[in-house]
Amino acid sequence: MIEVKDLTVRIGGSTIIRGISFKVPDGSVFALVGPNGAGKTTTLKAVMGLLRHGGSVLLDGEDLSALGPSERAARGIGYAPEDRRPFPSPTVEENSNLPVASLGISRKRVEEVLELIPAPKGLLKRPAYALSGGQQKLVALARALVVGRRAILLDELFEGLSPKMRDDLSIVIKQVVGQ
Ligand SMILES: Nc1ncnc2c1ncn2[C@@H]1O[C@H](COP(=O)(O)OP(=O)(O)OP(=O)(O)O)[C@@H](O)[C@H]1O
Repeated sequence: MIEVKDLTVRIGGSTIIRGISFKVPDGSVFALVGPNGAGKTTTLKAVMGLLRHGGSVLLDGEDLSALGPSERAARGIGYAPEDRRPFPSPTVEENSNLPVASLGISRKRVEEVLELIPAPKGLLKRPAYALSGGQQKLVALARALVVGRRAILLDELFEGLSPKMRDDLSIVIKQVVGQ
């Protein structure tokens, strides 16, 4: 379970997030909904440790608040940012395998994820820069799923994807959550 307690984020002297709290139990999908500029992306970045924050972020009771993003990733939190594209030069396969070396994740996990997301599998040998925007988004999702064994943070997952792909990915997310 992820528990966010009294989260506060200040950027450049402005308070962007002021004391929000929520819990995301295991096996559930939790959506942050709000108007443009409400602070959804900022909240996800803070939970991932990409922004300094007040309050606390707990994963199964462990306080992660003092940890940076790589340490939170190592604990099994995956993140697909809104604006993140895959690393451009490596192939899709190399992009998907990156966490294997840096976070000690098994290749089996990568293969399982690529089985779930059909599109990147057919593109494995292509350099990531040669993909469409939607395909790049899928590769970023694949990386988030590889890393996110305990929690997955998805920012605007469906943006730029076809209706069919949105439907397919909704099924994938339900499968992953049900595991
Ligand atoms: N680096 C920054 N410096 C200053 N202000 C920022 C910075 N990043 C975000 N903000 C401000 O923080 C607020 C929240 O932004 P955020 O991107 O979290 O909103 P959001 O809910 O994800 O919006 P959207 O739905 O438009 O993507 C906005 O008012 C934005 O202008």
